[in-house]
Amino acid sequence: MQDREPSLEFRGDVAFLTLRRISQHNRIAPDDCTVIGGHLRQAVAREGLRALVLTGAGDKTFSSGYTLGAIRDQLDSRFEDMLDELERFPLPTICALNGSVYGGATDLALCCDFRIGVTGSRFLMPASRIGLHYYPGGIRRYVTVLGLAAAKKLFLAAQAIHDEEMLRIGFLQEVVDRQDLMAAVERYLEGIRACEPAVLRTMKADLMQVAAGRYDEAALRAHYEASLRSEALAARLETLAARP
Ligand SMILES: C/C=C/C(=O)SCCNC(=O)CCNC(=O)[C@H](O)C(C)(C)COP(=O)(O)OP(=O)(O)OC[C@H]1O[C@@H](n2cnc3c(N)ncnc32)[C@H](O)[C@@H]1OP(=O)(O)O
Repeated sequence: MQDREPSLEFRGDVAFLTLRRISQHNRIAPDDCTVIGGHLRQAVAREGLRALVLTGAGDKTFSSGYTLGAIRDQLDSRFEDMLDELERFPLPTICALNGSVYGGATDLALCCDFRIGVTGSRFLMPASRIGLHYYPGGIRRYVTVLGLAAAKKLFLAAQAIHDEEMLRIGFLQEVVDRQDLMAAVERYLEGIRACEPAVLRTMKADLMQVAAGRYDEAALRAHYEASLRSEALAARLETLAARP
């Protein structure tokens, strides 16, 4: 299959964003950041969408990170802006890691709400080895999602870790055999579909704000109180109450 820019495909109520540079382990090219940003905006505008799945083509690597030869001259705000946009995506996001993950692609995965990986895969954050001090958003995500101890190990020891450790530190929520990856994704999608869409939006936004340490208690309370008064809650409770 010919290498090309990341693709976006809608399957029912789910958007699939796929990295497609298989021969180069799905490296992220500078222009891919703009393409991914455009895909995210297209997905947000899609009526009835319930979730976004980010994955990679091929069966070896989710992504080998940013293009090594472009780091000195083209690692600009496009990369950080794209990551922040993915992190702020209003609907649930699932990263289906079809293989190993390196460098900036580890942060790309951290921008998603859920990460499901495959047995036998590895993770490497080589920034310090190559002399790159990480950008603020990446450091923040490592610490808030994985915790300081794990972030220190990954950034400061820069050693590869494997599937079991990825699971243990909370980088992955699940590890499955490769052939079961999309079935595992589907289980998450079923869970998401069973939830009230408006509540998922406000809950995700509030969780992100609390994690970032800049939340407004009154705004969180307003979301809670609005849901107590919502027709959706009343209808769902009525359905539950009517069960034998
Ligand atoms: C802020 C963000 C920072 C970052 O993201 S820094 C980048 C961090 N990533 C890495 O350090 C990983 C770099 N890649 C590798 O270490 C290896 O690759 C792999 C372990 C992923 C795979 O190794 P193997 O199976 O031996 O394949 P191969 O011959 O090294 O790669 C096949 C082709 O893919 C190109 N490639 C792979 N990753 C990148 C990359 N990140 N940027 C640019 N090219 C890449 C290679 O050069 C080569 O290319 P050709 O076939 O032309 O020789």
